[in-house]
Amino acid sequence: MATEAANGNNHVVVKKPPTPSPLRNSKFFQSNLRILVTGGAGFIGSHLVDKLMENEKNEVIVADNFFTGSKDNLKKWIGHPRFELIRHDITEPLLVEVDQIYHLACPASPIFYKHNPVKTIKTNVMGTMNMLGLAKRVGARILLTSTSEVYGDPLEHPQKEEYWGNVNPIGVRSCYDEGKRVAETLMFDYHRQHGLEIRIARIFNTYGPRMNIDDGRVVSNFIAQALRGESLTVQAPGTQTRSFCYVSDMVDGLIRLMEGDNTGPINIGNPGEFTMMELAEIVKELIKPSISIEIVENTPDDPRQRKPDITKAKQLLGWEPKITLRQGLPLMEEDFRLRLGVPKKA
Ligand SMILES: NC(=O)c1ccc[n+]([C@@H]2O[C@H](COP(=O)([O-])OP(=O)(O)OC[C@H]3O[C@@H](n4cnc5c(N)ncnc54)[C@H](O)[C@@H]3O)[C@@H](O)[C@H]2O)c1
Ligand SMILES: O=C(O)[C@H]1O[C@H](OP(=O)(O)OP(=O)(O)OC[C@H]2O[C@@H](n3ccc(=O)[nH]c3=O)[C@H](O)[C@@H]2O)[C@H](O)[C@@H](O)[C@@H]1O
Repeated sequence: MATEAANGNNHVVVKKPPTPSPLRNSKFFQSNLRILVTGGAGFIGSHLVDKLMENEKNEVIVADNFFTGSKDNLKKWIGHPRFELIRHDITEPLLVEVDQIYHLACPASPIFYKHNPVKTIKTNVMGTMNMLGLAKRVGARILLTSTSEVYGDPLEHPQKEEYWGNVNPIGVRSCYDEGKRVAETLMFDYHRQHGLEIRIARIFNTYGPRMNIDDGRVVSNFIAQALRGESLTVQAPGTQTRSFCYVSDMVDGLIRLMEGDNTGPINIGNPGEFTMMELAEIVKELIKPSISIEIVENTPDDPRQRKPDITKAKQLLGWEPKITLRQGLPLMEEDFRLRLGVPKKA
């Protein structure tokens, strides 16, 4: 029975989880575990699929509307007998028999979620309701990839899971920040009211190969700019901080959370904190020392600081990140060089 790690109240859920579908034991299902990954064609999702597919007892289904993801991220699995890809928008219901749901579908880059804020909040609210309804129907355990943005522009630093946040309810980021907060609320309400098995990860800034090259996030922007010989655009003031987790560490944390027995929310991120100016200097040193750095205008409500307290992840999941920023950036540079056709430096 899951125990709630949130806010320190470790009370055991009173209601039993819904009885799994009798189909689960049907002779038609050869694999032992059927896993749905919403948003599996995206950056983190496709790396998660790679890891899940390594286990021959797993059958993976991806549902994705390709708003920001790409089939290209999954090309090695298309046609594989234990893999299925469905073009589906989760704001519409989906009926599939599964045992676990990794619910990642949501545009993550601020540029994309600000491009269509109504669609973003629909995905977070209606999409999460549809996935919770599916989980209840088939008795599946469901994991939500929430975000450090639920802390908003945090007044507590580093951020612990007990911190309720400092979020603008009507700003240009609210479709994402409040959308994810509502998604967390829905997860806990289905858990308390229907006994659903839930897991909530609060993901902090994650980077690595397969990020969209022009999706506007800082690590992908700086690496693409350096490789293209463009100046690095540090958005003012440049002293704002982020903490960057390499994607393989992130995937390991998500799987440990799903397989563990804590509901979360649990912060998953790398506590290595850097200012945007420090990040720019590291990318400059790594890729092109001659490149210039320019300070450009920022966007409203940009959080000034962000660093996860990962005590819970360490204690409850036995997880902590292994790859430092200086180890991870070259791996991402190699991927971007390949995709941009920029040869390795002599
Ligand atoms: N990457 C990060 O730094 C970060 C940080 C915190 C939280 N997260 C969360 O992790 C998840 C994955 O993030 P990512 O960086 O891989 O982003 P991404 O944009 O690469 O992937 C999101 C995927 O969801 C799909 N999608 C979006 N809306 C959909 C809809 N309505 N129906 C079906 N599919 C839809 C997209 O096409 C894409 O494939 C997201 O939920 C995001 O909020 C990411
Ligand atoms: O980790 C998180 O929870 C969040 O991290 C990122 O959100 P954000 O931190 O705003 O990501 P970026 O767009 O990469 O911005 C990070 C910082 O870099 C700055 N930045 C961005 C882009 C750029 O070219 N230059 C630059 O200085 C921004 O102003 C901001 O201060 C992701 O985009 C969110 O999906 C995610 O939920």
